[in-house]
Amino acid sequence: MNLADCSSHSATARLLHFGSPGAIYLRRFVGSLHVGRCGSNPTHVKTLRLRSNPPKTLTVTAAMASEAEVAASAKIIDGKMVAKEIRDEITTEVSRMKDAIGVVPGLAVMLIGERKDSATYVRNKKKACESVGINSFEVRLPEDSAETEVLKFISDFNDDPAVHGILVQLPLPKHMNEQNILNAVSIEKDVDGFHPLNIGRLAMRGREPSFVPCTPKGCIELLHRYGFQIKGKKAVVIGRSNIVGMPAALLLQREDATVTIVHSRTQNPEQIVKEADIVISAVGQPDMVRGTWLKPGAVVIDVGINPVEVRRLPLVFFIFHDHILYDATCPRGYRLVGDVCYEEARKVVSAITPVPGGVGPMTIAMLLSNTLSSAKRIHNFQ
Ligand SMILES: NC(=O)C1=CN([C@@H]2O[C@H](COP(=O)(O)OP(=O)(O)OC[C@H]3O[C@@H](n4cnc5c(N)ncnc54)[C@H](OP(=O)(O)O)[C@@H]3O)[C@@H](O)[C@H]2O)C=CC1
Ligand SMILES: Nc1nc(=O)c2c([nH]1)NC[C@@H]1CN(c3ccc(C(=O)N[C@@H](CCC(=O)O)C(=O)O)cc3)C=[N+]21
Repeated sequence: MNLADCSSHSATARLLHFGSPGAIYLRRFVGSLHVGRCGSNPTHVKTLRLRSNPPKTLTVTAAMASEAEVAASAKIIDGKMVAKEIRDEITTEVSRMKDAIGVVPGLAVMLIGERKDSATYVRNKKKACESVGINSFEVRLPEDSAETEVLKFISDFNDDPAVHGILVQLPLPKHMNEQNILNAVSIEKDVDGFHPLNIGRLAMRGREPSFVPCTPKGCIELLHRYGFQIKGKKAVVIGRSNIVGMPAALLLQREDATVTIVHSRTQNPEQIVKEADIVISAVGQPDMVRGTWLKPGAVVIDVGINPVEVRRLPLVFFIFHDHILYDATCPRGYRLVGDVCYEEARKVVSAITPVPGGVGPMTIAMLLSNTLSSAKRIHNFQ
């Protein structure tokens, strides 16, 4: 039985919630069981082989994965760790700048509406700023605010010398025109890199954008820091959104990869992906990319962040079923998975980013990096 079965998420129906996190309890189970710990670094995915009549209750912690098991699978590209390294570098630079010229970089973040996921991201960005010594300025507006109100705040931030970066959290409420709003951000403070002039420069040879969008930049930074060669490689980007897929493809091309873009109208995507030495997936479909789609030895950067419900089952099911399983590590009632079926992919590829703990933390680290660069450029500080 494989609880990380990518052919369907119905397997999650067997997961039950209780209170205390960090442990998985099994009873009267025979066979091979793959248990992925929710929210954990998947290097710790554990394969258990139990005989019949095992101890009545067995407690397994994720930290028990053996060295041999870890060595048998792909290298884990640890975005969380690299992001921490980058934040440490930024902390040093922020304090050097403050000591030398008395300037502290500042990031303004605007959140319009009440989306819970957006509120969490904005909170995380604020925390990350604090952790490196960057000032953050937050504006929250109700869902039904007028576009002119948003534009007024952007204009004020454009003129504010304490603000070096401006981020308007996406998606915006439906009645707002995203283009108008992104165009209003001064190109010198566009730390998201979403201004059309920045994207245009990214697409042109011999031109340099002021800022590169954070998520694609984070993907490339991971490839660089892990020493994977990009030049001359075949790369496939799955997804062509303005904020991830398209700029990721442009960046790979600037790094001299030969790039193919796969999107929702692409025929035989699996055949195209199978050719790739490097795959960047930014689709938003849980476990869409199967192990069979991937070239052995490929490097996979999984941008997708997809919440998958971990269903709570009625107590009666819990009592009468023979295989009792309890995943106490998903207190939110869902877990996050990528676009790539991690369990299948890790047996085929040479390296892969986990979800969570892969590209997500890098996105925030790149936002801090862009804000620091902006402050340095505005104040001509090397
Ligand atoms: N880790 C991070 O920091 C970030 C993660 N994300 C995550 O990345 C994922 C993508 O985000 P985003 O780019 O904003 O999403 P969008 O919905 O804007 O774009 C999705 C893209 O995927 C393509 N697509 C959809 N279905 C398929 C399919 N079946 N086969 C091939 N291509 C398909 C679409 O094609 P088409 O153009 O034809 O419609 C589109 O280009 C999401 O899970 C999101 O949560 C996003 C931002 C940052
Ligand atoms: N103007 C704008 N800029 C963005 O960069 C932007 C945006 N709007 N709208 C939404 C997307 C999404 N995005 C993420 C950032 C960090 C994580 C992240 O840190 N994820 C953690 C998990 C977080 C969790 O547990 O919920 C991880 O993958 O480990 C995820 C997603 C930025 N986006």
